[in-house]
Amino acid sequence: MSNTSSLPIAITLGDPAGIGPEIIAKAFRDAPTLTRGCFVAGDLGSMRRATQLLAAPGRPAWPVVEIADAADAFDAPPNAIPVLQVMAPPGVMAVGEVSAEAGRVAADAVLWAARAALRGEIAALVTAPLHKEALAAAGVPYPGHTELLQAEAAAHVGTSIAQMPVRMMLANDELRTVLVSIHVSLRQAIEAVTFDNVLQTLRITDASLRAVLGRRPRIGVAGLNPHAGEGGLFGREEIDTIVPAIEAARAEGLDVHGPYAPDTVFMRARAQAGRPSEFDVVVAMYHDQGLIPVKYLGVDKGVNVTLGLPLVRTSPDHGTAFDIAGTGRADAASLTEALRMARRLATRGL
Ligand SMILES: NC(=O)c1ccc[n+]([C@@H]2O[C@H](COP(=O)([O-])OP(=O)(O)OC[C@H]3O[C@@H](n4cnc5c(N)ncnc54)[C@H](O)[C@@H]3O)[C@@H](O)[C@H]2O)c1
Ligand SMILES: N[C@H](C(=O)O)[C@H](O)COP(=O)(O)O
Repeated sequence: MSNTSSLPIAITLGDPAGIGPEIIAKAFRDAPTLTRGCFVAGDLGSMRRATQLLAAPGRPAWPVVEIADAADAFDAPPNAIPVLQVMAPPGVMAVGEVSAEAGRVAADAVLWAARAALRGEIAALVTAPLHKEALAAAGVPYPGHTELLQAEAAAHVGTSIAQMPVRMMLANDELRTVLVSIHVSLRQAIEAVTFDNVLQTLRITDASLRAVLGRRPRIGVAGLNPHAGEGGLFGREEIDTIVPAIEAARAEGLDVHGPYAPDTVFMRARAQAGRPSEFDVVVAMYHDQGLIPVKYLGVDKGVNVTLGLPLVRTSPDHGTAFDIAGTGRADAASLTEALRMARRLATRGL
């Protein structure tokens, strides 16, 4: 993607019954320089409720201003949260509960922002968390942002979803991981470990991180089975599928190594002060294999980036946290990191 850094950035509302509106309000309040030129693609009423919740007793709430167009984000008064109302105002929703109405609001915000990004009107979208059960209750036929954005991008360029392969990357300062499969059952994830899927993951990882690092990434590949199959004793997927995909990628010039035992490859890829990492990124064979190590390092630090899209999309690495929604306790650090990453990617290209 080209340099789009002079355009505004949309932060999508997320599920209004979750912590999305609260962490967005905190990000605007606590990081005014970083959020300059950003706006909320969402719902005024939800953002006003969030700022009232966060206001100290006896003090006015942080101001929320309605804008008429994305470009107006730059003209909003400093210290105010610009909101573009991108859907019909929702009815009352219970905080911390799954509802189809909240799912519809969350989906409408993402759809609006995806289309604006694809039309080149915004530099990036940063998505506050949505609840997947609410999304399904609203009748949205995709499990999460990643698949919804993939479908929108494919429709925009007039191709099939299969011709628009995307991958989920989670990253923090110490570790990056890219997943072969995302929101499917563990049984389906094992079936998804095919030569084509592994090779495609390696190609997307290489192309995306080359744009970020300015050089070829060193990719470590996790096995599927304990101890990467231990020479076939604990499963043959490494021998029959993963090694051939790695060899094919190496023949294309990629700097790929493995498969390694999944229980130690993340430790080897972790960059720490005084201890350089062996790999820039780990390709993980399924969702939890890759996401547990990143989230375990701190849910406040990780950023979710969708690789392979013709737009920049980042997100916090946590969900809607219904258990603390409406208490004002939610930490906005991961959202702030996602914003910082979106700005970097919009400037350097992805
Ligand atoms: N980017 C996204 O849209 C995204 C990401 C992850 C999960 N989800 C969805 O969110 C919903 C709830 O998922 P979950 O309960 O498994 O995970 P979760 O991340 O919402 O919550 C897990 C735990 O972490 C805590 N937590 C999460 N974010 C926090 C924050 N910012 N500050 C303080 N504590 C925080 C919660 O209180 C909870 O105890 C699910 O539908 C899931 O699919 C969405
Ligand atoms: N798999 C992500 C996580 O656990 O953090 C999360 O479900 C978000 O997925 P989308 O970005 O596709 O909504």
